[in-house]
Amino acid sequence: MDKKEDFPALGSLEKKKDANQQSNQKNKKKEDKKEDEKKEEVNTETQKPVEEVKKAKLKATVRTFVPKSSVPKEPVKINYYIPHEEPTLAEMDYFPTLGGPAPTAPVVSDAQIRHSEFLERHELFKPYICLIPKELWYVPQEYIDMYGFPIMSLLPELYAYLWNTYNIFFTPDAQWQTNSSTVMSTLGELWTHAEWRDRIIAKEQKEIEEWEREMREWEEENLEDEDGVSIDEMDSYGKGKKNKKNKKKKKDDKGKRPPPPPPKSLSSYKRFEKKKDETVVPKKNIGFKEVSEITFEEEVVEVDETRQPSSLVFIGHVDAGKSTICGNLMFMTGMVDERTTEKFKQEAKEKNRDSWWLAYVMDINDDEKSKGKTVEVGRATMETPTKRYTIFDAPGHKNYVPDMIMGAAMADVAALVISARKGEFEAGFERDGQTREHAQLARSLGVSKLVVVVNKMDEETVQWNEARYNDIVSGVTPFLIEQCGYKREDLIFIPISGLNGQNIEKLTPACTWYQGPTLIEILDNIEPPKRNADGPLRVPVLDKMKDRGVVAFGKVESGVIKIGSKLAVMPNNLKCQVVGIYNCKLELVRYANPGENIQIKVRMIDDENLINKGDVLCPYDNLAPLTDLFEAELSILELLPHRPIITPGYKSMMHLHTISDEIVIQTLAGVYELDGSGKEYLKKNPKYCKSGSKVIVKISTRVPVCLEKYEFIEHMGRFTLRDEGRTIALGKVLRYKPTVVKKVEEIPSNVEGDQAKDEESKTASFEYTGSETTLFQNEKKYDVLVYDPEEDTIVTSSNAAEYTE
Ligand SMILES: Nc1nc2c(ncn2[C@@H]2O[C@H](COP(=O)(O)OP(=O)(O)OP(=O)(O)O)[C@@H](O)[C@H]2O)c(=O)[nH]1
Repeated sequence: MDKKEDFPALGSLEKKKDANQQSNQKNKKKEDKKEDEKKEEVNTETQKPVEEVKKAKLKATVRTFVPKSSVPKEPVKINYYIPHEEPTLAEMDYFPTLGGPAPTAPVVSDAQIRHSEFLERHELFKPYICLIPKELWYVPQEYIDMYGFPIMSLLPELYAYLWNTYNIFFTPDAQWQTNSSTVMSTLGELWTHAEWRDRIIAKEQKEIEEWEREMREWEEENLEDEDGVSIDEMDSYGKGKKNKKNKKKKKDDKGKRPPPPPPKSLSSYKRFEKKKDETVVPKKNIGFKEVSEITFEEEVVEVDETRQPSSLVFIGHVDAGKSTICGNLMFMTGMVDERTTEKFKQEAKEKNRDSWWLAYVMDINDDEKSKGKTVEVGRATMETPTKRYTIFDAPGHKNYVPDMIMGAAMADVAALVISARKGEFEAGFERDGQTREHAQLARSLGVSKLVVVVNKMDEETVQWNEARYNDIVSGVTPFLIEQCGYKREDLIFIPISGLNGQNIEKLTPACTWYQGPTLIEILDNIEPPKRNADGPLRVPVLDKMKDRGVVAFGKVESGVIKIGSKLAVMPNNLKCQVVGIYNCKLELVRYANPGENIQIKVRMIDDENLINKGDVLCPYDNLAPLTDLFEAELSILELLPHRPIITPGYKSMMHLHTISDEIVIQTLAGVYELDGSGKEYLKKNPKYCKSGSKVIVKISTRVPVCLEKYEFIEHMGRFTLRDEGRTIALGKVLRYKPTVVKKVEEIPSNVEGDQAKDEESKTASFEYTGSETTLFQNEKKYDVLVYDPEEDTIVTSSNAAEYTE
């Protein structure tokens, strides 16, 4: 068989291959000869059938493409997945199956893109979109025998080409090897694509013929004239009643049977097409209502689309004046009325703390707390002509850093409050002062813009002294840029007096040397980070309460949440439906855009303890990924003096969106180092890492957690590690090993009320694989996750394979 004729795409491969071939030609010839001789001997000795000898020869031919001398330094991973069943010709177009750099670039189909997006999202592999034309695939018979269905693979020529050019190859058990004997064993028994194709064509042809025959029979039975005589019978009509009677009897026996279903080869292609619709109209009936069936207890308010939502957190050392500034902001923007102001003033006076009345404004949520709302961070709202702010007043004391982290996790913009008062700035900026830690944490939690508010400028020891202000600015700037990672242009400085309200709304004549914008102007001018309204809905839960139904608090990180949205609470995969959305002013609205801090009232969950901080609300048919093992880039800050290095097994607390839990660093995959010319490179498998280094690590969590890749949804892919109350590292999730969630079984639509709930609680439980301690003892024991294109989900995990290269 002439391969070039059969597989035109090989032409270009052949050319490139020639160079390699020539250099090794002599050796190869010798080898071939030896190999052939060997095979001949075996043949005469064992009297093996000619077929087997042929295959052995093919093996030998393949070997000639593999240079024995070159052992690749770093094998490159080619990725593939296993088709769910024997593909038809039509389906073959749908299987990207193999990815990898290839010299030819055929058209990539929508389905291939969809699949690769799916695979990437679920971290099955980083897809090199399939550039390999299907003519270059083959199916090894041994795979068919082993799995009972074929696994598509590469033609040996392409295999050899990839090996020669890119040092790429793979083996049947999905472990990537670096020696040529493994390649040889993989190539083993093989079918060419043409043989494979012929076989399928013959099989499908047979199926279609069979179906056509059945169809003809069925039509004969059903196509009758008005007298109940079939078309075929027309010829013999009138020749004798017996015939007609017999025919009638036959028809009665069979009844009206349905037409025979078309063979898979005709329907399978359509099956993929149909899938698109199915994702829009969920087929499961698990107790969701139509939106029109949802009734409201309060008046629904139109969503304010004229003002951008913005979340602002005030951070900084204890007593820097955060609450006072927040209070004054609320007061100045008219959020607190006269009566309330008087009340707070009176209260502060009674406690002999006159100057604290503004700070009391932030305790406005006190009575909410008594109702059961337990958001530890002070929360308020304020409006300017262009923005709607949710303000978080984070506690400054170091014992409350986890609460501060919660506040910062919800915020887009942070205002770092620094007291200019003599001694206070210095105390806050010391090693253990919260100015440093808060600034670092805010950065790691996704706050990219930092307004540095130099407060208490009115104070006796300062008196609007420009030199003092400049000292503070030049003191903190290098730290913020070098150690926290802010860019110079993301830092905005302003001198104010939170107590007197100077420079907050209007510039004060007491400070003629500052002519920049006021604090409110600065805040209004900050562009909120871009969030993806078209992305999958993700709302990390900050808190919950029961108020005539279960209510969850959270910020929409991606997507749009609507009344009627059918959700799942992950990781428990509990189904629920949105019946109320309350904006930051606690008004009932129909929907909330990404970036909004909201309260979500749900039905179908009656016990508020089933929703917890750290859970994620997501569409029930597009679940947030769940994992207990992920790979991350860590920027190590300063490690503890008595634990000065990180090695595998290092335990610490992780803060990721609203999750706080213990993690273990399982492996150090690489550390970034500088080479002689000052260029950064990744040194693989370091034994340990120190303060100040940037490393790639694998991290395991105690229980599966919901997260996203940093590049997919930033706010759900960045985290902080803390040890003994000190922040030791900032991290970004690069990829994760998905944990398989059990599919929710269908509840029959006729099951109603309590029975439906019982059914739901039975079926809503989740199940995950992994988490076994053995997982980490042998790195190669990670599960292979198999993608089911029919369900658009990962259906099982089996076999052994590494998930990272
Ligand atoms: N002179 C002067 N005093 C201020 C100013 N801002 C705040 N204070 C005082 O500083 C003290 C602490 O203020 P808070 O607003 O409670 O400080 P905080 O940062 O919220 O404190 P924590 O919440 O405990 O971290 C209070 O006595 C305030 O009156 C200011 O601009 N000038």
